Amino acid sequence: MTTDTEVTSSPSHPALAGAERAIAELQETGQYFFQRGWSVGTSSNYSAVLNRSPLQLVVTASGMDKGRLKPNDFVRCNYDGVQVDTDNQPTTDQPRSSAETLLHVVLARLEDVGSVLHTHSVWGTLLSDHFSAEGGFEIEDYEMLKGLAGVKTHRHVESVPIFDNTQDIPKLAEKVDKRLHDESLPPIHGFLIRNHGLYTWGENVAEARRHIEIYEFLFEVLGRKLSAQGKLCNNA
Ligand SMILES: CSC[C@@H](O)[C@@H](O)C(=O)COP(=O)(O)O
Ligand SMILES: [Zn+2]
Repeated sequence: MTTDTEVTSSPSHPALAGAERAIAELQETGQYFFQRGWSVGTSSNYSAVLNRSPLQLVVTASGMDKGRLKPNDFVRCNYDGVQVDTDNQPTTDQPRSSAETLLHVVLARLEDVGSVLHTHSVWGTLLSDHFSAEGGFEIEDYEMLKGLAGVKTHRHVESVPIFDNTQDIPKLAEKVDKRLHDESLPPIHGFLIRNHGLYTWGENVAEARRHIEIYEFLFEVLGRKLSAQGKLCNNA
């Protein structure tokens, strides 16, 4: 039994306390996403920003069961995606970080991004196959769009870019980075990778998680609608 003044296993450094909290939130998110069928078979990866300058984030280690993440299934990375220790020094003394770490890094570099979440849902995968990778698609006229940060009306038109899938993650990260900074295109809250999955982000884990819920809801609505019309993935 503990008392108010007794501190058990609490980290002495504030950054460590932040890491513990972020890891606990991401563990819980993984359990929830696994149960929803959005992060099965070790798919998905999650991150949270621990420190902005210099940038340090905690990312899921590669190949872990996202429904049963343990505190040691997370690693720290810096601005370049290099694995670092608590003092921001490069280290190899951790499991290998997610194969898609660089995608987290390009998003986490944006000032208002505190967490990045990636899921592999059935509906997201089907839509990424249905729509052409060049143009992506738009979602409009749904009340649930208001769950995306800053969106005030169902009249909002949200662009969902689709990037071709590849195992060349540095190249994909470069393309994503370019899209994020292209001011001639509408701002986005997330994107799909073709036949692969969804990336979205938020100012913290709670907001990124809400964005996953909103996208997955809207993808299912669009997917079911197209399917009922006999159109889904019937592009011949
Ligand atoms: C079912 S494997 C899926 C992976 O290839 C990848 O896309 C993924 O989301 C998880 O990779 P990871 O390296 O564990 O972060
Ligand atoms: Zn993936």
